[in-house]
Amino acid sequence: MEEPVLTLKEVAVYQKENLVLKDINLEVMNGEFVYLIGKTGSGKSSFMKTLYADLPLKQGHGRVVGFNLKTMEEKDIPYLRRKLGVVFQDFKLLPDRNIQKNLLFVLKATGWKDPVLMNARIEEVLEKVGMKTKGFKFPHELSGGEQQRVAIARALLNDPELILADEPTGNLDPQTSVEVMKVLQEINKTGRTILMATHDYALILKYPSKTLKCDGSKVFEVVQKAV
Ligand SMILES: Nc1ncnc2c1ncn2[C@@H]1O[C@H](COP(=O)(O)OP(=O)(O)OP(=O)(O)O)[C@@H](O)[C@H]1O
Repeated sequence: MEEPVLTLKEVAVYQKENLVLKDINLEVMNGEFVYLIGKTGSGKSSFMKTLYADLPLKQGHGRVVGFNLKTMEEKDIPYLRRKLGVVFQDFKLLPDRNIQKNLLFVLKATGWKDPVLMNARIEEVLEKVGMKTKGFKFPHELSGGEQQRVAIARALLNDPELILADEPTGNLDPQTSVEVMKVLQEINKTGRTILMATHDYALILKYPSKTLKCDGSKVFEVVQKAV
């Protein structure tokens, strides 16, 4: 049987010594689109950070894209991150260089060497998010929605098995949020697995999918109408 992209068993999430979430049991299979909802401070970001090893897994068993979160070492973290695409609310593009160079920076940092292959890959991911003609622009010359599309392109560079998107539409107006969501939906249709933290119930209603909720230190699946 196919291994889940993500498996958590009896996981607890901590911020330093403070318990944020506990008793998390969860499997995400290849190709799923899963929302993570919950009030401000309920632990969505801490949950995501545990998955990309920004917070250590202190309790329970966690496996993400083939990596054991409990036993992996500091030196393994870059290899885990290469198999994940992470998208943040505030885009996190480098302000001092254009889009093409932002993406080139990531490719070089993850071991790519051949300039022809690197340029071809950059074109490919920018095309996927509808930004092929904007490679020469600097981040500040793009709208929020365009910057987020570039951030999604950046997340796709190394063909990740799982995309973790933490409030990717949190800084965008409703119409732009829908445009960014369409890009994520397209990417999911090509077989990629996406876990997206959001407060945006309008988006969930428009694009219904499996939904997990963080509440009272727990994470549980909710049915759509109860959202
Ligand atoms: N760096 C940190 N150090 C200590 N405690 C933290 C840190 N970051 C978050 N927390 C605490 O962990 C809890 C969960 O916060 P988290 O940011 O994961 O929630 P969230 O659901 O993502 O909220 P939001 O929707 O506002 O981003 C909160 O009580 C918060 O105060």
